[in-house]
Amino acid sequence: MSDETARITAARPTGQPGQGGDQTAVAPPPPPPTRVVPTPTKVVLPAGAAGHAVTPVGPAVGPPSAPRIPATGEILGPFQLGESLGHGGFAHVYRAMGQGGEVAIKVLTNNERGTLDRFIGEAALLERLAGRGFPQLVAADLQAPTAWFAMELVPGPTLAQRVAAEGPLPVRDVLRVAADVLDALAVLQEERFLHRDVKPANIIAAPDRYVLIDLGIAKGHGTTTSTHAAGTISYMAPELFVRKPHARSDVYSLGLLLVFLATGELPNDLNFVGRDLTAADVGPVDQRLLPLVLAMTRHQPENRPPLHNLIRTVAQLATSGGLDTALLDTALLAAAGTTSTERGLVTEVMTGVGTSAATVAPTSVLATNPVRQGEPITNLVYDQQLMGRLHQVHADGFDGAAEDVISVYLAAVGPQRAGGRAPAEIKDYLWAAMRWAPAFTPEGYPDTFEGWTSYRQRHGLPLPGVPSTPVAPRRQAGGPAQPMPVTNQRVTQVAPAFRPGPPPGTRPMPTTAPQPVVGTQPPTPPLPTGSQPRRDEREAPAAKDRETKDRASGRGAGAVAAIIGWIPRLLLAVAVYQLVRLIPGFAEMPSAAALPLFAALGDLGVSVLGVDPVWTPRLAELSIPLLGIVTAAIVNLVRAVRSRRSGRTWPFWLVVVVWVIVIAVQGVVSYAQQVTEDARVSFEQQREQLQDDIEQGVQDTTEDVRDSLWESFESVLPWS
Ligand SMILES: Nc1ncnc2c1ncn2[C@@H]1O[C@H](COP(=O)(O)OP(=O)(O)OP(=O)(O)O)[C@@H](O)[C@H]1O
Repeated sequence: MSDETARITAARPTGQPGQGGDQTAVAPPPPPPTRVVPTPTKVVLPAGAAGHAVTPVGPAVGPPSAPRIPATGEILGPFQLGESLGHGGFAHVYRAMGQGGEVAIKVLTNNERGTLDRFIGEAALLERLAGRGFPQLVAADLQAPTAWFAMELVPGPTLAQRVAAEGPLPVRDVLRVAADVLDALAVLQEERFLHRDVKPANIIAAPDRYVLIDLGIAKGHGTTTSTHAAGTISYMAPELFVRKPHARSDVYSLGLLLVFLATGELPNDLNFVGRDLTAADVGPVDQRLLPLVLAMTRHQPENRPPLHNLIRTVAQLATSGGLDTALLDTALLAAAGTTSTERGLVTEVMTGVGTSAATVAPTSVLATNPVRQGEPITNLVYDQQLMGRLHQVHADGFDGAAEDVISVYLAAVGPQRAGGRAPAEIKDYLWAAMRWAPAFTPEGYPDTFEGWTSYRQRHGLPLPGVPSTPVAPRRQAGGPAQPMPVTNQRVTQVAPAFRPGPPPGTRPMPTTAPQPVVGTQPPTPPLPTGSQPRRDEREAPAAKDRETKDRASGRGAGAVAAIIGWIPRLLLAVAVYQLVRLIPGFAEMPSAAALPLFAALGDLGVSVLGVDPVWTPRLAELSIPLLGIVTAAIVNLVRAVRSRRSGRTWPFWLVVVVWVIVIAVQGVVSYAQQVTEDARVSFEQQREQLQDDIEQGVQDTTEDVRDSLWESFESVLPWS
């Protein structure tokens, strides 16, 4: 750490011992406790600390080589440590007494690389926030061998403790939590930061307000990058699993937090479902809160409402204490464009060790060789495809299938992702990281991959691709870690269970569609009976029924849609055929307009338009493209609505233009033909008339001449 970074000074009362390795030495007793709100002491933070652009820790001035956890009674700066209030992966928090009264002191107890930077960043951010929604920073000594900072002591249990003690909170309290945390997040956003660890244990329920704590992994624009994501997995927004933080990632976590507060539990791994949540997913959340919660937990971050809309929504819901949903402006819960404040937020991969190995309790397998921060397998928790599959295995109750799933995954993506760890170790690491308790296997099935596939087959659930043989021997608990034999595995499957994808952090791998299993399967055991079914199991038959019905009705609707979809194409073919007939020399081809449907439409046209019946064949011809354009418009409209592609209208307009051209050509040519025909007929009639007239004239004249000659003869004849 540079001098600059290290120059964090706390007001150190004269006469008090400095901070050093002798902190356990007897210290003068602190002043008598006074119950006051601590007066903020001027804290000078290192230049750049607030932006987290801090110098890496150097060996000379870094924390001691082994993390030291101070004991109650020790003196840190002007404070004497009291009881421990709690601790996380890298720090311990104590109640402490100073001259100004009680404070909470956070002490860095982890000396892994980067933790001091993070700690300094947290203190710096707290100072910038100046108590707005967060505890006020009081003093700090980040240069001390045991770095610490003191902050306002917020009295009260955390929300995790309160729900554990009292159960679900009333709706009114849930809304108050929402309001306070949203305000705090808005302040954080103004400072261009995300919290990224909104969870019940990080909110203290003070008598008069709810205070967000733990800015340890909050990150802002311009922070350094690393290979780690962070956050508590259960509440983590889906995009954080692929390290694509979004300005609305905290909104997602808060949405799940509200579910927890309203119901007293958070259903397993909601953030793995890969879609928007439904009322059925979140459990018995009060109807008045439901729209809010579902909007906040939308899968795509840009579909979640921004903070200021949520603040107004919560205020509306809580108006006059009436929780009147009728007052709710639902437009506020719709997706809204990115605000300028949001645009200034985090855009890059972030640092943090929130879910690193350090926070994962070692299991029996890992106890002898704990996972270290930065090992490749620590990235696997962010692989949604692998974790989605493992979640499926775990939710079904077949933890024993996990190793095979992991082996297949590694065979597909490359053994380097395992970093030399065996599937058993990876499984244990991931189970600990996810805080998954051992699952209960349904009765009658072995807790193996084969048992799992049998179970899924028996219940009509989709099956993933399957290795033909178990691919990796289980390690004995506590035994030495074996390098993974994945390269020698014989993996036979209908379709790869996992497609090799880009390394985590580049983009999420698309979920592989479940594939049918081929090959020999063990005989299907009977349905599990007797045991108390787990929630997943209870819901499985109903879900299966629903799925089957959905699939059947989907197939029927699909067939009808396919048939209807072909009608405009058929009509287009007929219309083109009719156009070809207009070319001289092709007119002898039979006209499709003579077909009963079109002939009837021709008759209809004549009667509707009130034109001469001579137009019937022309209108029948025109009815072909007209019918085509109408059906094409309907089909395209229905498709657009079904696929919600309302924004993409060009295919529709293209079809319309094609049909309009066909109709125009057909209409103009038909009209010209009809007019020509009329003229020809009229000319013919006139010609015939003229011919008749001429013939008649000749005949009349001949008769006249004959008659007059006859009369002349008669007059000159002697006997007349
Ligand atoms: N200002 C405060 N006032 C009262 N209690 C506090 C305060 N800050 C922290 N605590 C208590 O200390 C506990 C640990 O604090 P915090 O979460 O900040 O530690 P952490 O080491 O960062 O933990 P993690 O990162 O694993 O969540 C909290 O759960 C809370 O009970």
